Amino acid sequence: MKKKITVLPGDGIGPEVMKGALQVLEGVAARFGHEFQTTEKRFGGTAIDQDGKPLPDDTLETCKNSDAVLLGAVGGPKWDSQTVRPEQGLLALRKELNVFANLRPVTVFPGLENLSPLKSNRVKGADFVFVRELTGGIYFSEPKTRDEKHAVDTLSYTREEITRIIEKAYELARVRRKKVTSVDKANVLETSKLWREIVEETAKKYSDVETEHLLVDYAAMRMISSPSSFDVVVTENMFGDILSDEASVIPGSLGMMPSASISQKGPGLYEPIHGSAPDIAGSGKANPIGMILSTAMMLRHSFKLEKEAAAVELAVFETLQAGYRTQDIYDGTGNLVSTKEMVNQIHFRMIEDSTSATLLEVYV
Ligand SMILES: NC(=O)C1=CN([C@@H]2O[C@H](COP(=O)(O)OP(=O)(O)OC[C@H]3O[C@@H](n4cnc5c(N)ncnc54)[C@H](O)[C@@H]3O)[C@@H](O)[C@H]2O)C=CC1
Ligand SMILES: CC(C)CC(=O)C(=O)O
Ligand SMILES: [Mg+2]
Repeated sequence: MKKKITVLPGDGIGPEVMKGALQVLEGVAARFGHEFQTTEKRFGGTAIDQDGKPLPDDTLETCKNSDAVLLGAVGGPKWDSQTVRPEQGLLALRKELNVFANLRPVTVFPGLENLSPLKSNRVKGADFVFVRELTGGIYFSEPKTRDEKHAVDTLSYTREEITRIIEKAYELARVRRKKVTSVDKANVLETSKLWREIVEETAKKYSDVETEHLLVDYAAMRMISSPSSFDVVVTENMFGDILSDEASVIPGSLGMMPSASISQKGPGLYEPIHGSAPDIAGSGKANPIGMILSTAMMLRHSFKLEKEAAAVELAVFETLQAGYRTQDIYDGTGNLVSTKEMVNQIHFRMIEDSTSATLLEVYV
C-alpha cells in the first residue's frame, strides 16, 4: 500500500532542504520499488500570511490522516514581532500528534571526525541519542502570561508524562549499549526531583541497563569534553532543545542533525533539529543532510524500511567521504558545494546499488 506522507516545508531554508529530501525519497522509491504519496501543506509563517494561523485546520487534518509527516523548519524575522508566531504552530502540531518522544541521534561518521570543530580525538567514536520529552514542560505549561511589568512561564510535569519518556529511553538503551544518562536540575527544580525519582523507580525494572544522573550544567560540559561517554541521554523538553543544538558540533554542524518524534500510535514527525536559518535562506548554503537523515529516520521508524533507511545513510556517508562539503562544514579542503549539488551527490549515490559497501547502522 502507498505510504501517505504530509510534507510541511515551512519557512526560510525549510523549503530548500525539503526539496532535497524529496529528491532522495524519489531515489528510494525508484531503487527499491516503493510508492510514496506526498501531500504538501502550508505551515508556519507562510500559513500565517495566507491563512492567518501557523497550523491551518486542513494542514492538521492532513497530518493526522497520514502515515508520517516530514517538516522543514519554521520562523523568521518577518513574524518575530507578531503575537501569532510560526513556532506556535510547531508546538501545536507536536501536541496534536502527541509525539512525546523526540529522538535526536548524535553520530560521528567513522573517518569524518575532522568535520567537527572539536578535536578529532575527542569526538572519535561518539554515538549517542537524545530522548527528549517533547510535548510537556515549560514550552507548554500554564499559566503563561505577560503584562507590562511581569512575565510568567510555568514548568510543570505529571508523573505520567515523565514515566512514558523514561520508559522509552530504557527500551532504547536495551537495544543499544545499555546505558541511560538522565539529565535534570534536581538540586533546584521540583519537576527534576520528581523526574529523578521516576528514573530511579524505572531503573529497577531495567537492571541490565546502567543508569547515571547528571545535572544539566555539568552535562553540557561533559557532552563536549567526553562525548563518547554517552549512549542514551534522556531529558526534559527545554534541556533537550538546548543540549542537542550544543551537541551538533560533535558530528560537525547543526545542519547535519536529524530527528524523529514518535507517539504511542499515529504518524511520526520527522524534522532536522535546526531552525529556518534566515541568515542563509535563499543563498544555496543550507546543508540538506539533517533533513535527508530525518527522512531516513522516517523510513526506519514509521515504515520499518530498515534497508532503505541504511541506504540513505550510506549515501550521505559516501558523499562526505568523497569530500563534498556545504559551507557550514567546509574547512578549506574538499569540494565546496551548494545545497542543490550536495543533494545531487547524495541522490546519485542513493540510486547506485553499491552492494560492495557495508551498510552503516549508525542511526537508531
Ligand atoms: N524546528 C524549527 O522549526 C525551529 C525553528 N527555529 C526558528 O528559526 C529561526 C532562526 O533561529 P536561529 O536561532 O537562528 O536558529 P537556526 O537553527 O535557524 O540557525 C542557527 C545557525 O545555524 C545555521 N544553520 C541552521 N541550519 C543550517 C543548515 N541546514 N545548514 C547550514 N547552516 C545552518 C544558521 O545559518 C545560523 O547561523 C527563528 O525564527 C527560530 O524561532 C529555531 C529552531 C527550530
Ligand atoms: C519552537 C522550538 C521549541 C523549536 C526548537 O528549537 C526545537 O524543537 O528544537
Ligand atoms: Mg531547538
